[in-house]
Amino acid sequence: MIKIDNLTKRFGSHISLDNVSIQFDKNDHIAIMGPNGAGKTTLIRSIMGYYHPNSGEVLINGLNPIKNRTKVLDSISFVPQLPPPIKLSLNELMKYIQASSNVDIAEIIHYANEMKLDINANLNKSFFKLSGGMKQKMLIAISLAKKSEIIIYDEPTANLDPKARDDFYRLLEENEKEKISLFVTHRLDEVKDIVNRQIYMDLGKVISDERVGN
Ligand SMILES: Nc1ncnc2c1ncn2[C@@H]1O[C@H](COP(=O)(O)OP(=O)(O)OP(=O)(O)O)[C@@H](O)[C@H]1O
Repeated sequence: MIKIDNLTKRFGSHISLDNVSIQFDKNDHIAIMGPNGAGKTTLIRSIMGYYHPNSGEVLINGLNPIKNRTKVLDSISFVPQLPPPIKLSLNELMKYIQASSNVDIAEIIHYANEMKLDINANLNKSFFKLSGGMKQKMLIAISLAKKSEIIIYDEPTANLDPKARDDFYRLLEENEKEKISLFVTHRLDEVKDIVNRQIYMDLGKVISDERVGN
C-alpha cells in the first residue's frame, strides 16, 4: 500500500507538491495525468524516496522510502520517461540486475522476446547504443521480470511504435493482478483499458480522483 499524507515538496520558492494526501491499494491501476509541470514526476519520485519532503509523509507498506530505500525499491519496478545512460552491454546489465535485484535473466529474455526485442542479437551491445525504442523495450522487460508489487511507468511508450505499444499493454494486463500500477501519461486513450482509477493533477495538487470501469 502507498500512503501519502499532507505531502508538500518545494524547490526553492516553487511548490511542486502542495499538501497532497492520497492512497493507492493493491489492484489500483492508476493513470496520473495533468499538464507539464503539474507535479506528477515529483509525486512518483517522492514515492521512491528521491526527495526529502518539506512536510508530510510517504509510507510504502508502512515503510518510509527515504529511511528504507533499499527495501522499498525492492518492491518497485520503475521505467522512467528518459532511459538512463547505461554503458553496460545488455549481457552485463542483465547479470548486474540478477545479482543486485535477484531478477531471473531467463524472465528478462522472455519479456524482451514478447516485446520483439532480440536480446541475443544485441548481447554485447552497450545499452547506451540501442535505439530509443529498444532501450524502452529492455527497461520494460526488466520491469516485468522483476515481478514487483508496485510498478511505475513515467510515459513509457513515448518511443514505442504502435505494435510495441500493443505488446506492452497486453503484457501489463497479464501482469498487473494483485499489484499497484501507476502510469504517468498524457495519453489517456492508450491506458484507459488497463486503468481503474484516473487522477488529474495541476499546480501540485490532486484536482480529481475517479474510479472508472474495469
Ligand atoms: N529537481 C528539481 N529542481 C527544481 N525544480 C524542480 C525539480 N523537479 C521538478 N521541479 C519543478 O517542479 C514542478 C513540477 O515538475 P514535475 O516534473 O513534477 O512535473 P510533471 O507533472 O511531471 O511535468 P511533465 O508533464 O512536464 O513531465 C515544475 O515546475 C518543475 O520545474
